[in-house]
Amino acid sequence: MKQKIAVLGAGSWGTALAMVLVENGHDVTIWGNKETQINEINEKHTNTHYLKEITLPTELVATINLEEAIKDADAVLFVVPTKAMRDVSKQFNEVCQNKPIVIHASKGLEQDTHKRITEVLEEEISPSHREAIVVLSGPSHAEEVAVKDVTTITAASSSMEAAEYVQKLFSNDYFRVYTNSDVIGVEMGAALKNIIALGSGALKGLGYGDNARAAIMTRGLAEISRLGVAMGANPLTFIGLSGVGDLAVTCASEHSRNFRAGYLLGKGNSLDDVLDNMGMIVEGVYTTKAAYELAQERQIEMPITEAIYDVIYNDKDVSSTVKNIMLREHKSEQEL
Ligand SMILES: NC(=O)C1=CN([C@@H]2O[C@H](COP(=O)(O)OP(=O)(O)OC[C@H]3O[C@@H](n4cnc5c(N)ncnc54)[C@H](OP(=O)(O)O)[C@@H]3O)[C@@H](O)[C@H]2O)C=CC1
Ligand SMILES: O=C(CO)COP(=O)(O)O
Repeated sequence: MKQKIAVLGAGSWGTALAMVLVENGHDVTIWGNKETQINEINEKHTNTHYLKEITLPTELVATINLEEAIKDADAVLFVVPTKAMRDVSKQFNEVCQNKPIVIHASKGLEQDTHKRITEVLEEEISPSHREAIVVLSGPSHAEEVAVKDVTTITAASSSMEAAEYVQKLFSNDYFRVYTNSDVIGVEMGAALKNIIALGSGALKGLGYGDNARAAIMTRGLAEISRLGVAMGANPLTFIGLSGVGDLAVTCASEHSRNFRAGYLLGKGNSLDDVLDNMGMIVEGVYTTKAAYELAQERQIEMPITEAIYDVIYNDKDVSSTVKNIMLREHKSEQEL
């Protein structure tokens, strides 16, 4: 049945997901905070800064008016960067007049509180303005979804009914959605893989090859799982789409902003220059700090995250950081 859906966040991922929803016959409004960009979407049917060379469907309507975007929506998809999530959900709560299904497709942990996005949404949106919350996450670059490349993804929720609703909303012959009940595992895998992708990019920038990439992905997965399980995740989730699947796509793709940022750091660029030139969110930079602090609090060993934290926040040299991590005390692969 045709649904009315608001997409909050007019960046790369919000736009690509809105395109999937329009393709599936839904009535979709995308909300953003820049008038020029909103006019571009409505008048030229492009969103050039975020999705180059893509023509958007003419049915996709954009607005800067949040109240108008969410009016009578059956579902609202939050897809702004993690650092904007609390503010946008507060704004939503103030103007919402009904009770939609809340979906989010962002990947990160909140600075300072170290909270998952679902926790932020639960805190800021009154239960009278939301049905169940569903996380949409998995290996999915916006650039590929926008050209209808085959993609698989997970819809996770404590409500299986809501997860199945989202599965039905988005699924088609190029976008296949699985359900999952492990919200913590899905959100932790999604957030933490960006840190490892920064490291994978840095190794490439330094000139290391495929062995190094396999090493960081495998040992990265080990530490993602350690922290995730400590936070209450099911370990099996980390071998699924939002675990190894998203880790693989982000650590090995030039589409990934996290991989590209790491690559430029490995090439000797400063973090400020890298972020200034990216023009899009690099979530891993912020999640590194949150995960580092969380790991310290919980006494979880995360050597790759610690190394990346040192490079980003303590100005440590990337090349010697790699050597130091290789020369750590020897251990068994089976150690938890
Ligand atoms: N791109 C991808 O392939 C994928 C991204 N994701 C995740 O989706 C989330 C969003 O990423 P993505 O779309 O790529 O990011 P982009 O950087 O492409 O776009 C983010 C958008 O959010 C807007 N925004 C930022 N702050 C606010 C705010 N306070 N109010 C309203 N709008 C705001 C930005 O506007 P402005 O330009 O003005 O800052 C921009 O339009 C991230 O967590 C990312 O990890 C997940 C899967 C795939
Ligand atoms: O999450 C993503 C793919 O699944 C996108 O990764 P980046 O944010 O690194 O581009």
